[in-house]
Amino acid sequence: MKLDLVRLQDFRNLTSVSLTPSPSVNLVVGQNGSGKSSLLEGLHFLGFGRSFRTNKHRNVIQHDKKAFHVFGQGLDGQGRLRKLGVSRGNDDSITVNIDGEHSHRVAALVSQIPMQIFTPQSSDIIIGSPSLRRKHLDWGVFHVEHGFAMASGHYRRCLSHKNALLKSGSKGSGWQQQDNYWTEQLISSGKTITDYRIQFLNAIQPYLSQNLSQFLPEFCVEISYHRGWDKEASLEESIQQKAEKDQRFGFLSVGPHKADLKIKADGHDAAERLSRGQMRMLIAALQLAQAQYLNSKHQKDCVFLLDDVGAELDAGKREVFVDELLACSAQVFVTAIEQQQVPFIKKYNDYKLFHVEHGHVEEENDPNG
Ligand SMILES: Nc1ncnc2c1ncn2[C@@H]1O[C@H](COP(=O)(O)OP(=O)(O)OP(=O)(O)O)[C@@H](O)[C@H]1O
Repeated sequence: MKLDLVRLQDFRNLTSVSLTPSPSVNLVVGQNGSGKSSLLEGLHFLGFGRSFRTNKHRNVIQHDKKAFHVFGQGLDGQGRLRKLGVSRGNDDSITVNIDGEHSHRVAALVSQIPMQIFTPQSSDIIIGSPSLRRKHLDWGVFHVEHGFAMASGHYRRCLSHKNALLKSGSKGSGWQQQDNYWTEQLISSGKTITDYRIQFLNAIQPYLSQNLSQFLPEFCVEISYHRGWDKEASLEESIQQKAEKDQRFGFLSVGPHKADLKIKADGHDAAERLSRGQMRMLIAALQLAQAQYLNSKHQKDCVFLLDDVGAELDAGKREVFVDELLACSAQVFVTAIEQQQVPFIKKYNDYKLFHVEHGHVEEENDPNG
């Protein structure tokens, strides 16, 4: 789904902003501190229900205001007009609005727009903890497999019961029975999650290989999935093998919550082998592969937020990335301090240019004029 109207209210320094974006590229320019990243952050709330800069949503609400509101509308894959909104208050409330219906279910909002964010911090996916890589993979799985959200939610519940039992330490009456029950449930949903993840990774591989040959031709990059338990054993066997140790430490040490993507460049850990810019190109290739797969096999258009794309990516690579995103029908929002950072943008006939100044956003009427 692409956005054709966006409104933000009391969101950081953006008091009241309304814009009608292009379905292809939108360039958002402005001085440091003008509000460019805040605009992307507002859009990010529509795609993820949270910020990409902070976990403290209260910091996002404009100083001295009680709540912020973000609204977006556009046509879905069936050509129906969809209206989405999210508000967060300084009393910790969250309200999601989908086509006029209020709820607190962020997952319902998040499923509407497959959105990706690309920032100078994107290389953290490679150098950071496995949870960042799992999140990255799960984003794509969530948007193509309807059963994934339910299986993940169930797995999380089972894991929390299992860990509570392991932590309790005592093996009083009924302990074993409860442990058997939650372990069985956990194994079942854990297998479902693992199958979905492996299927998805296999499905995007051809797109990924193609992108990598364009973005990082100098390296042989391999991405493989590690399930989170011993290669030679089933999940049941691994849980049994670790039972004593896990009871000592009070948590389950094996399962898909410990899965990881192993990323290698020329046979070595990519985090050690690649420069920052090369890591960002790898992430761009990975994000693009997901968008290409969603578009070609699931008829879903992604929204891409490229914050400060000038940092660490040379001009040629920026252009290829945006070209490829548009080729798979993504809607792109790019921030830059000056238009000259993305000179190639003028070649797209339907691009739009927005100037941000002290929290006000103005569209340039004839950006190619
Ligand atoms: N809760 C808030 N209420 C009001 N203003 C805020 C709030 N949080 C941050 N700001 C201000 O909003 C302004 C815009 O910040 P933003 O990060 O969007 O700027 P930017 O245009 O992306 O800048 P840069 O190019 O330096 O990254 C800053 O001046 C910041 O101090």
